[in-house]
Amino acid sequence: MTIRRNKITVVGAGFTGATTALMLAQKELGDVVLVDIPQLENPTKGKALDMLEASPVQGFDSNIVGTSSYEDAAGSDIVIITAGIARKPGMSRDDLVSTNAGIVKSVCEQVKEKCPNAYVIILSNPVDAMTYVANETLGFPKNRVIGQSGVLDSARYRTFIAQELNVSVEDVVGVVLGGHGDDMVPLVRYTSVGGVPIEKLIPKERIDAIVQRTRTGGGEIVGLLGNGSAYYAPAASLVQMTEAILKDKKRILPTIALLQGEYGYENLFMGVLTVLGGDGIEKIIEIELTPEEKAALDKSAESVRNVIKIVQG
Ligand SMILES: NC(=O)C1=CN([C@@H]2O[C@H](COP(=O)(O)OP(=O)(O)OC[C@H]3O[C@@H](n4cnc5c(N)ncnc54)[C@H](O)[C@@H]3O)[C@@H](O)[C@H]2O)C=CC1
Ligand SMILES: O=C([O-])CC(=O)C(=O)O
Repeated sequence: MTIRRNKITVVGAGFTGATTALMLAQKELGDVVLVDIPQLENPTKGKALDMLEASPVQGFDSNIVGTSSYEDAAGSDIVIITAGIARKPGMSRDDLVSTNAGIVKSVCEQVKEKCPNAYVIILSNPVDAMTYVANETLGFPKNRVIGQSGVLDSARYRTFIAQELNVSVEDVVGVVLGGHGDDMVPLVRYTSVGGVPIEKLIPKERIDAIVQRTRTGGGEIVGLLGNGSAYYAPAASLVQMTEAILKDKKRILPTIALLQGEYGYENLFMGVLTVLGGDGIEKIIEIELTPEEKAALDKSAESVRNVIKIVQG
């Protein structure tokens, strides 16, 4: 038997896709295929070649190719979908729904045909609804259709807490559940620093400010960039999820999963705590919530449902 490298396809070679491709290669998680539309074939090839030419300097042996043909993606172990338009200042993620639903559907038709065994991770926004669209188009088992929101939202939350206390980000444990919108739910009661609950370390009004900044964290970056949205932390989040699957790490990470009764939600894609390992979403972890936390999650679920209704037509 010959052992082969993992094959990871990243669809969309824009800010998030290109950054993800480079980070995947730097970690040698597999060979990377970067796919964009035919009109952008040469720039996509150019980006991939430029990244590959960094490999002797940085010392990684992952191959990276740019293409507009899904033939090159055939048989991928993981497919990451970043294709679509990004918001600009003044827009909400939900404003992208109609355009990106069409793009995600067309991408998933190709993925279904060429990568029937892949674990598919969706980034395109509004991501809860786009994960629904991907699932409808792919028809894959639910453990193989995974949306990215919570790793990023929790990373922002953890960053702000570490800044507040002037401590290592590595010692901050905190999780954000719910939809990837301004009513997402950072779980203060389950947040700790070095094992100490943050409510014992940070005054309530500062915690409230951190929660609010987390909820609007994507918009904060959009406002600063002026012409697009975040990509370094989103790419890092996609890489962590990919690593969890390819190395069967069984990480406990918040991901967008199909809920079928968990938390009382039926047939809803939304961010919850999951075990992410060699078989994708191996388990949904349902945690006990206070009535206030559950009400906040219900509100977020309602927002997600309303966007999914738009794509259902
Ligand atoms: N879920 C999350 O946490 C996050 C989601 N996003 C979303 O990810 C998406 C991508 O963001 P960026 O990379 O910054 O945008 P971008 O505009 O830099 O790149 C998007 C790329 O997708 C390509 N594309 C469009 N249609 C395609 C198709 N049919 N097939 C293949 N490629 C296609 C475009 O040509 C472009 O290169 C946006 O929808 C954005 O809102 C971004 C950050 C975080
Ligand atoms: O804010 C956006 O449009 C992109 C995104 O989802 C994020 O950075 O959280």
